[in-house]
Amino acid sequence: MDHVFLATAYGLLFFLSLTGIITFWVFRCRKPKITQLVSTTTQLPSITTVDQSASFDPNLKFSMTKLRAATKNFSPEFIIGGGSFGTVYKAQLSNGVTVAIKRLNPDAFKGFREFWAEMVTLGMLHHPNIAKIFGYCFSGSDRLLIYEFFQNGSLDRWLHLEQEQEQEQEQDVDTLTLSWGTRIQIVKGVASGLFFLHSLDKPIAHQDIESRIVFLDSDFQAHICDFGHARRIDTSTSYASTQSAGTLGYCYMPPEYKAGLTTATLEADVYSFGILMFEIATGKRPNLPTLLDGEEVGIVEWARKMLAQDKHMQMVDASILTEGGLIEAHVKEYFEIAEMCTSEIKRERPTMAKVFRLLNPIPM
Ligand SMILES: Nc1ncnc2c1ncn2[C@@H]1O[C@H](COP(=O)(O)OP(=O)(O)OP(=O)(O)O)[C@@H](O)[C@H]1O
Repeated sequence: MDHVFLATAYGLLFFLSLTGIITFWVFRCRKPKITQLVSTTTQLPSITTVDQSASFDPNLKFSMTKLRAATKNFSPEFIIGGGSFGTVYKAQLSNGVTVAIKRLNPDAFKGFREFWAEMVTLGMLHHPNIAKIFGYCFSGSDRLLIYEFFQNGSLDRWLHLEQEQEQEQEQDVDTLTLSWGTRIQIVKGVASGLFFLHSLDKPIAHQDIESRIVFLDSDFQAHICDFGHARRIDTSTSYASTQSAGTLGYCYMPPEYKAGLTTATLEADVYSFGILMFEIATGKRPNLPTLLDGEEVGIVEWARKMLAQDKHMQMVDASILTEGGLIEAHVKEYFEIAEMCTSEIKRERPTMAKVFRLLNPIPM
């Protein structure tokens, strides 16, 4: 009898241990959930998970159901724009916060890379001139990124589109013109955001600096968006270990990229920033040639020749020249900084720390 009892007890013990070991391994080997993936690989701060959604802001919670409700099931009336990766909707959350929802195309392979890159980079960064990402949502093939909403939209619209439309309609252009002071404020904001990115322990090259990715809030403060192509720079080599996506608009692209360099560098951001400075102050589209002495030239060549002839005041956007009160010394200083940033030689370009310092004395 004792033998029977002992055999049963050992059998039960063996069975329970085996079940325990199997259960342990099944759980250990299961694919990590999205939320685990995010928190273990990027150590994002205070992520609250709701199903397959996450919020980087403890005060905001998202779910696909809530976002569908806020956009009446992504009705066209909520669309505010579209890019190569998807459609952007404006929505008001139940707590009153207005957000921009980027719904990535389900079939865009690049969209998935962009989704992760953008989320993990932006989710960790906190700076007044870097756009906030509030969170994300997954549902089947639906991928949503939730950003703070910028009332005044993108800078390129203010510099080019709105004015062109107004001119076509022969309306009062002045109402849509950015003043010199506002332009300086925008330039300083972008410089501050880039300086922040470049001075992190592991610096980040944004890789896509242009007027299209600068968004303006209700006070015309600049916010850098679109981190889909951003790369961490290896400080020992001064470039990113992964290849640059090479997606910069051609006119913002430094000469070394045009010559075939494919690694992301901070100097490339500085070059693009210099082009942006020219664009902001002159109102010229950097992708269009300018006629100079009967010859069509690019924006950098045009600017260099004009500056060499001390024609800096003639470079300023005609719509702000009428403002009056523009101080010539400041205009000159401004263009000289832009010229330094767009140096053909990479190592001659200033760091963003220096650019930020040089811009400081120019009043807004
Ligand atoms: N946070 C935001 N606040 C206000 N409007 C926005 C916001 N994000 C996007 N938009 C609007 O949606 C448009 C499209 O933005 P999106 O970033 O998807 O595309 P893009 O940058 O123009 O193109 P691509 O995705 O090809 O780089 C913008 O031009 C802007 O009008």
